[in-house]
Amino acid sequence: MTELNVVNKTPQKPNQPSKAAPAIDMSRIKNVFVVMSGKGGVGKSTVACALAAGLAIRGNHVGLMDCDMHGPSVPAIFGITSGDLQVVDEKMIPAKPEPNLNLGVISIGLLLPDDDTPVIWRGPAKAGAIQQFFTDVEWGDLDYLIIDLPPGTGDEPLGIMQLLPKNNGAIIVTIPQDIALTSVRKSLTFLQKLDVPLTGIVSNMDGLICPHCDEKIELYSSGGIDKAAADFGASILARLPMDPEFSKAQENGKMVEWMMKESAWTQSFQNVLETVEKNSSKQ
Ligand SMILES: Nc1ncnc2c1ncn2[C@@H]1O[C@H](COP(=O)(O)OP(=O)(O)OP(=O)(O)O)[C@@H](O)[C@H]1O
Repeated sequence: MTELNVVNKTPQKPNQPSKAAPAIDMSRIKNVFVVMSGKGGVGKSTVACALAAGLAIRGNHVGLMDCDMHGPSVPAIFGITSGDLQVVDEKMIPAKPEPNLNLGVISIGLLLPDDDTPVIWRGPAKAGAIQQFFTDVEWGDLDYLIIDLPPGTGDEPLGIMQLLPKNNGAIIVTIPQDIALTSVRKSLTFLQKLDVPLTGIVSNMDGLICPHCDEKIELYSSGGIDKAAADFGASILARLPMDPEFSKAQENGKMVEWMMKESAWTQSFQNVLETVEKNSSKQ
């Protein structure tokens, strides 16, 4: 089948999608949400993983597609490796993080022989790989497919958005610092141009929880995020604190366990989960 060669799990260059590439079949996927950010390193993958785990904890069947080809951090956040990826009847079965829920994960990181191997493909080849994440993966029946987009508003996120026959909405992740907010405004315009509904903005690393006294320390003094949200009629779904314990949990691949625990972070995240569920179809 596929030049992605999932049987050997070797990331050979995939087919480039031809203009006549078949439309992606999403008939068994009820809802699709994309998670994006204007720039890298602000917590986009963190939020995508927390969203997928949180929805699965709430009893949903969830798939998470990590489309970040150059910095696929999703496998590490969930503590999964290429050994967790099965191939049955020439289809990849998404890896299941522990503790076991109805949650399956696909990432280019699960197809690379080791963490030091970069993906050196041009845009069309990357788009071909993403297409294969739909055609060559057995997702099963999903309540939610969460897509972790590459950062920015360039060719890669654009190409992926244009592949999707269904998109309930986008969540934009940022840090509340003026330097990051310029790119948030670009992301908001990008969504308007593509006619993709905005679910809301998540302000991450919004203050630091002191590990000694549990007090919140403000890190950035910008009010720019509120202004950007007001200008675009967007709502801020959550202001998530920076939490060293959370960072540790991610380094140890314990995202699901973290989401099961009560904390200021998980409490702030509840509104993201509730808003996504409100913007969803049950059919
Ligand atoms: N609220 C938080 N508290 C503590 N650590 C955090 C928090 N959010 C993110 N991090 C840490 O910050 C780092 C960057 O996060 P993440 O990988 O999610 O960013 P990203 O926007 O997806 O980056 P990229 O687009 O470059 O892949 C990670 O090491 C993650 O563990």
